[in-house]
Amino acid sequence: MKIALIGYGKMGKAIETIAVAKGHEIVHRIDLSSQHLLEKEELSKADVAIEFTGPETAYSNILKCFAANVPVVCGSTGWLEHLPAVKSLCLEQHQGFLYASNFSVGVNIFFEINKRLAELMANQSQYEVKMEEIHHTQKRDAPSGTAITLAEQLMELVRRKQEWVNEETSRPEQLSIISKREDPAPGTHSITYTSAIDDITITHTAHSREGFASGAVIAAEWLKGKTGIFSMKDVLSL
Ligand SMILES: NC(=O)C1=CN([C@@H]2O[C@H](COP(=O)(O)OP(=O)(O)OC[C@H]3O[C@@H](n4cnc5c(N)ncnc54)[C@H](OP(=O)(O)O)[C@@H]3O)[C@@H](O)[C@H]2O)C=CC1
Ligand SMILES: O=C(O)C1=N[C@H](C(=O)O)C[C@H](O)C1
Repeated sequence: MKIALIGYGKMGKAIETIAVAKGHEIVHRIDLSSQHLLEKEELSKADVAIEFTGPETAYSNILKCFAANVPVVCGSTGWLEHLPAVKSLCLEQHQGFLYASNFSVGVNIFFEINKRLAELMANQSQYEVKMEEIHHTQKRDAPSGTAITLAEQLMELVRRKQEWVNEETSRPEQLSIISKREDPAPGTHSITYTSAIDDITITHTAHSREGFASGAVIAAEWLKGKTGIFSMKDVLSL
């Protein structure tokens, strides 16, 4: 499979290592200095694009992939205000798009555990709940995309929480997400339910970027040749 890597930083390089080891060809490595490769003629040499740049650039990069008719796997976080527009354009233009706030198999299983625990806690109002995420100091967005996914899943089921806030809060309808930045943390997410009697905490700790990168390659292999809007749930059949 021919892959265009849009974003050749920490994630782009980790994805390249895994993709090449699996026999794929990297036809473009695009960073800020090689923006001309985002032109239609260049991008269309790829079977799939994998986009890991950042909050400010993901939206326009996705549109460039659509213009080149190249299905795109997007891992950039912090740009979700544009997600509804991307989804409608994807359907209108018959393109292929797969977004995940976290591509690791472990976190996608953790998402399912989070939903089940939230379901069990839905009517247990003696439990207060809060979340914490820890990442490296180069991370540009807070809270993490994964933490936002976890919070949205939780609030869907635990109706006493109506909005998340990225700080400590004493308002019962708010869900606190605390963000910590320390090196080298690749990504840790915890959800803690606390009552006067006991605490229950679930935690996922990434030991490296390998899980995110291998998940992105698996997603790209799966997306090749497809049109529509997909998630890791589709890829992993969860
Ligand atoms: N969904 C998931 O599983 C994961 C998501 N992420 C997310 O992925 C994103 C990237 O993370 P990471 O690799 O750590 O970040 P880095 O800062 O290490 O890399 C970002 C790369 O994007 C390049 N870039 C910036 N602007 C553009 C642009 N307009 N066009 C093309 N390339 C551009 C940068 O180029 P230059 O070097 O020239 O500045 C750099 O190579 C973040 O949003 C992060 O949150 C991270 C890990 C897992
Ligand atoms: O920026 C990162 O590094 C990560 N970003 C993703 C997020 O915002 O959730 C996924 C992972 O936690 C690493």
